[in-house]
Amino acid sequence: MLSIQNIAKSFDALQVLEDLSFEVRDGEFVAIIGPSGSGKSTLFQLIGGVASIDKGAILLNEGDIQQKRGTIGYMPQQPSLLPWRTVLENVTIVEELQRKPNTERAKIWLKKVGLESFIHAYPHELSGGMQQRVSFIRAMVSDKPILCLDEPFSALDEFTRLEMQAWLLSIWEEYRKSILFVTHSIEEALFLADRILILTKRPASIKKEMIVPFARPRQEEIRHSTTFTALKQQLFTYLQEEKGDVYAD
Ligand SMILES: Nc1ncnc2c1ncn2[C@@H]1O[C@H](COP(=O)(O)OP(=O)(O)OP(=O)(O)O)[C@@H](O)[C@H]1O
Repeated sequence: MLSIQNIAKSFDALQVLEDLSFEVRDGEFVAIIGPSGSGKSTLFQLIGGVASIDKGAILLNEGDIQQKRGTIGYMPQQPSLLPWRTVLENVTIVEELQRKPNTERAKIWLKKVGLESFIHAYPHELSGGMQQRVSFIRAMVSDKPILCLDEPFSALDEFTRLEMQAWLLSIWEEYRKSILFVTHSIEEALFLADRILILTKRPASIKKEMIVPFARPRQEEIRHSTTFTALKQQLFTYLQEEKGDVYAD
C-alpha cells in the first residue's frame, strides 16, 4: 500500500534520511522508533507531501504521492484542535476544505468513541485524552487509505496514555485501517504494532525490523510476559547501539 523507496532528504548540509526504504501493507499497524533527531517527523512531512524528497520514491497504492498533500490521514503529537470550533466542527474541517463535509458520519464516529454528549463542546472543555480522541476521529473520517500518527500520546500523563493505547487498539482492531505510528516508547510500539521499524541515527535508514509475535486482539497481560520483556530489551539494545536518547519506559 505505502511504499517508501530509497528516499534521501537533506536540509542544506544536514543529511537527515539516507536510502530509507520500507512498506506498510493494507490493514497493517507499523510502528517506527529511532533516536531523537533521526528524522521521524521529517519522514511524515515527506509522506504528507509538505516537503520534497531529494532521491527515491514515495508510492501509495502504486501512485506517486511526492509533494501531494491530502493523500494521508495525519494525527499530530498535539491535538491541534481549533479553539473556536466545536468538537463536531473540528472533526469535519478536513472534509470542509475539500467541500464535502459529512456531518452525519462524523456524528456516528463521535458516538462510537463515547463523545456524543460533547459534539457541541469546545476543545477547552475536554480533557487531554478526549482532545486526542477528537484528533484521531478527524483523521479517521477524512477516509484516507493510511493514517500517520506522530507520537500522538506523548504529551499525555501515563495513566491516560495507557488508556488511549487500549482505546486505539480497540478501534483499530475493529476497522484495521493501515497505520504508521511514530513513538519514543518501546513499550507502546510493542503493545500496539504488528511490526516495528528501528531507525539508525542520522542520516536515518532502517536498522532492524521486528515482527511482533503477540496475537490479536491484544490483551493487557502481554505487557507482563517474558516474551514482552525480552523483546523490550532487544529493542532497547538496538537503540542504545545508535546512541539515541533513552527510550525505556
Ligand atoms: N525545515 C527544516 N530545516 C532545517 N533543518 C530541519 C528542518 N526540519 C528538521 N530539521 C532537522 O532535521 C533533523 C531531524 O528532525 P526531525 O524533527 O525529523 O527528527 P525526529 O526524529 O522527529 O526528532 P524527535 O525524535 O526529537 O521528535 C533535526 O536535526 C532537525 O533540526
